[in-house]
Amino acid sequence: MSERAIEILEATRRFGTKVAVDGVSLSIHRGEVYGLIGPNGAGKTTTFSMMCGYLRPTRGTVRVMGVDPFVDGALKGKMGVLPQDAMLPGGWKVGPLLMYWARLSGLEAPEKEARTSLERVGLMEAWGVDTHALSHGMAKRAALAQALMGRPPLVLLDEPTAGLDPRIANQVRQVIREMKDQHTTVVVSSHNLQELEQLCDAAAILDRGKLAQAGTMAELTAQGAEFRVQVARGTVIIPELQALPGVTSARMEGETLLHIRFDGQAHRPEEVISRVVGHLLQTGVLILGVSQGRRLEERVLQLT
Ligand SMILES: Nc1ncnc2c1ncn2[C@@H]1O[C@H](COP(=O)(O)OP(=O)(O)OP(=O)(O)O)[C@@H](O)[C@H]1O
Repeated sequence: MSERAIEILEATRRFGTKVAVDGVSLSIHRGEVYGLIGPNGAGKTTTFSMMCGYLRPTRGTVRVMGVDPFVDGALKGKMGVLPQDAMLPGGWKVGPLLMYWARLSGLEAPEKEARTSLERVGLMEAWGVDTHALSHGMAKRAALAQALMGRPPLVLLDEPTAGLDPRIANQVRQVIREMKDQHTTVVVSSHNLQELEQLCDAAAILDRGKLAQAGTMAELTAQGAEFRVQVARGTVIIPELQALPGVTSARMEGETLLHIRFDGQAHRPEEVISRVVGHLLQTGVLILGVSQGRRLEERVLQLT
């Protein structure tokens, strides 16, 4: 069995003359929570649709759970999908609709699956409610419940928390964490970078159809190679810090934030942080805090 849940190789997708995704390669390990990041129009939903087997790449290959996603039925029982702006059909009550979908998916106990999934997303009260009478947040959770039925080993969620109130969004994040604990592979596309930073093991940053960067969250946030020191009082002597072993650059960001980069291959972060903090204290500088790496948001804002 392939260790990769998803493998995309040199995938390009055109819509007429528009190149929505341009030569993107990425691979997602089984059991990982993986983020798809990028500004509007970056190609996230197109990439997502290729992973689901909804859209064929114009060029390149996509393999999902070791199979070709474009072969009919190849992914049956292996994948759950929450599409962007999922619309529920009218004329149904939520519970019976989920049971109908469970039956279509060939699940053995449709009612039990439907009830369990609705419970997981905290929406049992909607069992007998008309789909048209649901609020946006409720409809989204009902669609999420559909994606979770049968506990597929791979779940793809396109903007699962967009438009949800903070409490419900938190509940959805909790569902994603539970899936991770059960070794489900989860792919999440979101504009909420703080959320992705908390949830994901790894991510791909797309920009204008191309892959800008892919890697573990630690790599994307450079956690191994830089940190910041919040200075409360005192004079920071930059040349002395630059001369410390392992430090490759030291500079002030504004009046009170000292930014240090170091050689993360040869030196462990705790060594360099202790050395820099020790030096600052010896020279009479008082410190408020130390934070490692950069925010994912900073990395994405660096896209030109
Ligand atoms: N069916 C289509 N026909 C024509 N162009 C399309 C189609 N689908 C997507 N595009 C274009 O491809 C590009 C990538 O779109 P996509 O929806 O994948 O981006 P996205 O990163 O998901 O954006 P957003 O964050 O706004 O949802 C955009 O320029 C979009 O206009």
